[in-house]
Amino acid sequence: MTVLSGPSGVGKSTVVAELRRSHPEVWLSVSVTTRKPRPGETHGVEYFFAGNDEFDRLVASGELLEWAEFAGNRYGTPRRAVLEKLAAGVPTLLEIDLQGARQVRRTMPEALLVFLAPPTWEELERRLRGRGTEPPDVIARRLEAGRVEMAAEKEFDLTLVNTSVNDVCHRLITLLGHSPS
Ligand SMILES: Nc1ncnc2c1ncn2[C@@H]1O[C@H](COP(=O)(O)OP(=O)(O)OP(=O)(O)O)[C@@H](O)[C@H]1O
Ligand SMILES: Nc1nc2c(ncn2[C@@H]2O[C@H](COP(=O)(O)O)[C@@H](O)[C@H]2O)c(=O)[nH]1
Repeated sequence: MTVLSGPSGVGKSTVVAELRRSHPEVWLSVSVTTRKPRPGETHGVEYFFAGNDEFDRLVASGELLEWAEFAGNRYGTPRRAVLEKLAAGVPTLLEIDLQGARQVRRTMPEALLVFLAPPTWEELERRLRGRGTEPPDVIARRLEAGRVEMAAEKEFDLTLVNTSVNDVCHRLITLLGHSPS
């Protein structure tokens, strides 16, 4: 299993969307979140959108492999789907934040942890602001979390710099082919 993490705005979702398009044989876990959908996001595709009560229930019943609070919302990985894909030998990718990556490191030490880094901090800010999906206060919280994520890069098995989405996808596909499932 491969885990993709990195600061908000670096391009994780863009890379994952391109992988979905170009490599449908790779299975991308769909997380549950309490965040509201952005325009164009569809329940069951980018996320399963849930209320706080439903998220509480999933946590209490142990249905999440990992979960974290990020910039005011909660996010978690449904456990059963991941275990089923791994048991079937399907190449599996999780796109999650640093706190989630740390939990996976503890519970599934065989997973490959990949850090997606921006070419520069200024470019990260430009991408996050340019996406235009969050108000300024939320962007500030995400950048604050981004500083923490950048400082944790050394905890990952390797870093890919997202200068070109195609290049990153190419590298990830190679890694997925070689990481133990
Ligand atoms: N290689 C790239 N070059 C230029 N722009 C990029 C690149 N990759 C992604 N972007 C742009 O950067 C913005 C942020 O990308 P994206 O939403 O994929 O980031 P993310 O890491 O998933 O963020 P978050 O963690 O907040 O969900 C988007 O507008 C996207 O089009
Ligand atoms: N720990 C987890 N983090 C997750 C999961 N799904 C997504 N994420 C991360 O949350 C932030 C914000 O995402 P956004 O879609 O609101 O921009 C980002 O770092 C994602 O990688 C999850 O299941 N667990």
